[in-house]
Amino acid sequence: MIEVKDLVKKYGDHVAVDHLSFTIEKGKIYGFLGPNGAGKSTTMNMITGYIASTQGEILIDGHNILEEPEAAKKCIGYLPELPPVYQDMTVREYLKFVAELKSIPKAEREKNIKEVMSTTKLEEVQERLIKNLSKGFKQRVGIAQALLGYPEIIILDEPTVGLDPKQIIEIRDLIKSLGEKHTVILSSHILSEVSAVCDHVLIIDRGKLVASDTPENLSKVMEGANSLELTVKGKEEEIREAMNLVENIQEMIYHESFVPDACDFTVKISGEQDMRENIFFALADAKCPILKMQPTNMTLEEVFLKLTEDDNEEEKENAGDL
Ligand SMILES: Nc1ncnc2c1ncn2[C@@H]1O[C@H](COP(=O)(O)OP(=O)(O)OP(=O)(O)O)[C@@H](O)[C@H]1O
Repeated sequence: MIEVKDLVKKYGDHVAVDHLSFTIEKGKIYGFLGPNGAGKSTTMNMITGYIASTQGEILIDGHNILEEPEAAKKCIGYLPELPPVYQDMTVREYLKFVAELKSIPKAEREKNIKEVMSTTKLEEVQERLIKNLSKGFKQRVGIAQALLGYPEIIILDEPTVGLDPKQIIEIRDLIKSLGEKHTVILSSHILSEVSAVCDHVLIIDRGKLVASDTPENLSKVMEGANSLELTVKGKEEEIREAMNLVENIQEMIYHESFVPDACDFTVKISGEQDMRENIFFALADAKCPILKMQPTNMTLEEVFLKLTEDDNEEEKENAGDL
């Protein structure tokens, strides 16, 4: 659906997007995740044809955004970070105006406006001036205008910024429902948002792609290398003694347990081996029943920090070489 090949954007000497390549497949919700200044908006502005790239190629449904901008742009509905919404128009007037701008044939305009108002639940406020709407509703107007013209791809730049928690939930639900009919790309610096809404995450840091996977796989891949969380009935010394007999235990971190007469541990295992059976038998022999044993997965937040930290360290090392 979208192919981004070796994309570079320079602002003077500053490289905002640094040899970025990725593919967006049809029918999924993609999260474009990165800290402020990572290059998300710049990339989206290039995909949507708002700005030109310094180098590289973007194909939208086979159309090169620079060579066939009209055909490419027809496939995309865009909600920029600062949507150009005219405050002194009513919702309906504004949508009519955008429908004209998008050259939607006159006969189809009314039907299309009705449909997008229904999808974004704007019918009740259609005669209100946009300036009198809440931020959540204004954002819906922004999404509604992106939906006009039946684009297959919807691109939303930081769609929940500045909204209150209730509005955030409503907009997220709306985005999820858009995913049923469209390919959606949303940028965000909020990890919980991306893991709640997206099927696939692209993590970008200082203009570079540092990871691309499902939220679940990203957590799994980084699965605290190999570690387990345990709640075991018994005394700390007894449990430690039993665990000493299990091979490959690198570290045991003791936590106070809320369960009476039990201990909580995080057990770090060296290598990839699954040691759960050995742990089970060692603790059973010591008559210390396991009440809980589960692998610890990193949260997306930890994955993100780890990926961007590694990058920092690499950079520091390189700086040291100079
Ligand atoms: N028009 C411009 N001229 C010069 N530098 C720019 C311009 N636009 C963006 N930049 C720089 O390029 C880098 C990437 O900016 P960009 O806005 O794409 O990041 P972002 O990931 O969208 O962050 P944010 O969430 O803060 O918008 C930043 O260092 C920014 O300062």
